[in-house]
Amino acid sequence: MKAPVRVAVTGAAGQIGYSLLFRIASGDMLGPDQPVILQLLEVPPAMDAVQGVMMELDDCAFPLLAGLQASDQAEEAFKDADYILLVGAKPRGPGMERKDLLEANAAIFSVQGKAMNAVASRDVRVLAVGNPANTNALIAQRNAPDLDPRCFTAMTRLDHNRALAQLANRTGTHVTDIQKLTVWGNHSATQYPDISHAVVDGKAASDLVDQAWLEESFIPTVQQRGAAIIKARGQSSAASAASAAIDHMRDWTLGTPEGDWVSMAIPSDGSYGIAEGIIYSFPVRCSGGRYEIVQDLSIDDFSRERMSATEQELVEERDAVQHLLP
Ligand SMILES: NC(=O)C1=CN([C@@H]2O[C@H](COP(=O)(O)OP(=O)(O)OC[C@H]3O[C@@H](n4cnc5c(N)ncnc54)[C@H](O)[C@@H]3O)[C@@H](O)[C@H]2O)C=CC1
Ligand SMILES: O=C([O-])CC(=O)C(=O)O
Repeated sequence: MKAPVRVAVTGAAGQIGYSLLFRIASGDMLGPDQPVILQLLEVPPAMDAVQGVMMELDDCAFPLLAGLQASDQAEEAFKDADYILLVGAKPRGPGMERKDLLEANAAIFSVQGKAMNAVASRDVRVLAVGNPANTNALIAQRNAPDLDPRCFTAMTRLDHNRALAQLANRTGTHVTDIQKLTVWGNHSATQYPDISHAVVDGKAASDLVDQAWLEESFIPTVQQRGAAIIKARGQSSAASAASAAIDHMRDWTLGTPEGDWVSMAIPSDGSYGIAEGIIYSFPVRCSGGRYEIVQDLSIDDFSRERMSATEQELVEERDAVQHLLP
C-alpha cells in the first residue's frame, strides 16, 4: 500500500459531491492501492448535511479511506492537499448560460485560490468543476501565484465523454472503439467537439458520418447536453459530472491509454495559436503525472473557425473578471 494522499473536495454536500466522494473513497480515482484522506469544504449552512455525508462514508467501511474531515474554512480543507476538486459553486437553472454564473461564483474561486496558495501541497493538482469552470480555474490560478500555473485545470471531460457516446451511438460501435476525439475550448455552448482526427474501430470517423449529421446533430447535441439534462431532470447533471471528474483526475495522475488522448482545459501555452494564459480545452496525453498538449494536428478551416469562436468567448470571460485577476 502507498502512503495516503490528501484529496480536498469543495461543495461536498451538493449533488455532484454526493456522487463523487464515494467513488474517490472506493479507489476509482487514484487506484486500488492508493489510500486517501478526504478533506471536505462546505459553507456554514451546509455543515449539518456534510456531517450526514461523512456518516455515510464511514458506513461504507471503505478499505482505502484513511481519514475524513470537514471544515467551512478553505485554509483548513486545503491544508497539504495533493488534489483539490473545486465543485462548490452555484449551478445554473433553465434558460441560463454557464457564464451567467460568473458573477455569483467568481468570488469563491479567488478566495479559494488564495487559500490553496497558502496551504496546499506545492505539487497540488486542481480541477475546477464549478461553472463557468474554465474561467473559475483561471481566477483560482491567478490568486495562487506561488503554485505552478500548470497545476490548474478545468473540466471538459464530461463534454469529451458525451461526444464519445454520441459518436458510438451513431456508428453502432462502443465508446471503447473510439480514439482521438477532441473537445476544444470552453465548457460552454461554444465548445468544439472535433472528430476530424478520431478513429472508430480503426477507421477515420469522418468517413463514417456525414457532414450534415456532424453540423446539425453531433456538435449542437454535445454543446447543449448540459441544458438538455437540466430540462429533463430539473437539475444539472451530477452523476455524469462526478464520473468525468474521476476520469480527469485519474488520467492526469495515472496516464492516458496508449494511442489515445483526452480533453482537458489547461492553461494555453499558445499551441494552435490559442491566446496564451486562458484555460482552454486541448487534446492532451498524460504520463508520469504530467499532461502535454498533442501537437501538430492538422486544423482545417471548419475547425479553425470553431476553435477561434470558443477562444474568443474565453477571452471575453477573462476580461469580465479582470478585477479578480491580480
Ligand atoms: N464542468 C462541468 O462539466 C460541470 C460543472 N457543473 C457545475 O458544478 C457546480 C456544482 O454543481 P452541483 O453539485 O450540482 O450543485 P449543488 O448546488 O447541488 O452543490 C453545490 C454545493 O456547493 C456548496 N458551496 C457553495 N459555495 C461554496 C463555497 N464557497 N465553498 C464550499 N462549498 C460551497 C453549496 O453549499 C452546495 O452544497 C455548479 O457550478 C455546476 O454548474 C455541473 C455539471 C458539470
Ligand atoms: O449544464 C450545466 O449547467 C451543468 C454542466 O456544466 C453540464 O452538465 O455540462
